[in-house]
Amino acid sequence: MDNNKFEEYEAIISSLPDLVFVITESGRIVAVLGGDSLEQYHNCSVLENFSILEILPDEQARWFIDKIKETLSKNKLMIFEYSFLPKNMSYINHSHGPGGELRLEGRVTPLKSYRYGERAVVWVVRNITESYKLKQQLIHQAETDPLSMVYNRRKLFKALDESYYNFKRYKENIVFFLIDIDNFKQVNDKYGHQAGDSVIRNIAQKCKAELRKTDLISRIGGDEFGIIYRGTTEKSYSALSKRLNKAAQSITIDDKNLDLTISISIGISQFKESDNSVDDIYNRADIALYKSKLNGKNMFSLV
Ligand SMILES: Nc1nc2c(ncn2[C@@H]2O[C@H](COP(=O)(O)OP(=O)(O)OP(=O)(O)O)[C@@H](O)[C@H]2O)c(=O)[nH]1
Repeated sequence: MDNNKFEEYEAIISSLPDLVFVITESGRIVAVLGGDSLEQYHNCSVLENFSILEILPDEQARWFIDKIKETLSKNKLMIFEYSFLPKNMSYINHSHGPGGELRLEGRVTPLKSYRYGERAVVWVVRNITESYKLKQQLIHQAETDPLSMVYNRRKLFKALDESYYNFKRYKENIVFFLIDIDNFKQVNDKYGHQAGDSVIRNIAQKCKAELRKTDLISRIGGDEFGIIYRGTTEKSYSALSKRLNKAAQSITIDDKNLDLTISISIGISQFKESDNSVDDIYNRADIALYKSKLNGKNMFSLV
């Protein structure tokens, strides 16, 4: 390459915010370029000639080597997104540079020529922590019901679609609960809309407390909630329904006991082989809920 071109490339790299590594297939760091902003990156120039295996915990180092091998075998630009804890990295000066967990994007390009007798890649690191956090926040907002702070209707239907796929593909046992607060209009009429809102919040949080992390609760709208309950037997979902019915009855408003007991009705539908869509499952739960209302409320029914 002529000197002018070389100078231009050097200037481009040093003016880019990104941190650039040249790494061989076995993990040897051959060169470190750019990444001068200490707000975004640590000074990694000290890592030249170390192996990734010497500077990172074994599992993480192996992940990087796997991605390098993947890029070399595909022989094209590959983009990987990953979380990274600088405190896990040896030899760098931890007192300068960003703290906490970072979200990074690696743009990895295979090199044609060898380095130290090995195939090698250019790994360009971009710190995307801020935009990632913002994206996570937006996703959270788009999927959360602002009153009850559980998931909203949009997330429920997305999760129902995923659950339906898992059920068809992996034969997972899944049950859908449709919940409606009993005589909720009376709560609003007697205690006001704000008290009604507080009951909605309480029901959501009490139901959520009865679930595992793998289950999902959502407020569908008004006084209606949906629960996706996974990996369950008839015994366990009956037991859960009883606990939900009981939890609703313990609700108070502003620590004052209500002279009107809150209760919920529940309709349950188990995912079945004969179901052709999420609608079939939802409609059965709706029929079951109607049955609970018809038979006196404060109970659960299965269809
Ligand atoms: N406080 C409050 N009330 C709401 C909200 N959304 C809907 N509602 C009220 O919830 C009530 C829903 O009543 P329904 O479910 O139709 O009837 P119900 O009185 O609960 O009677 P059953 O369902 O038959 O037990 C209506 O009075 C709505 O105005 C909300 O966000 N906050």
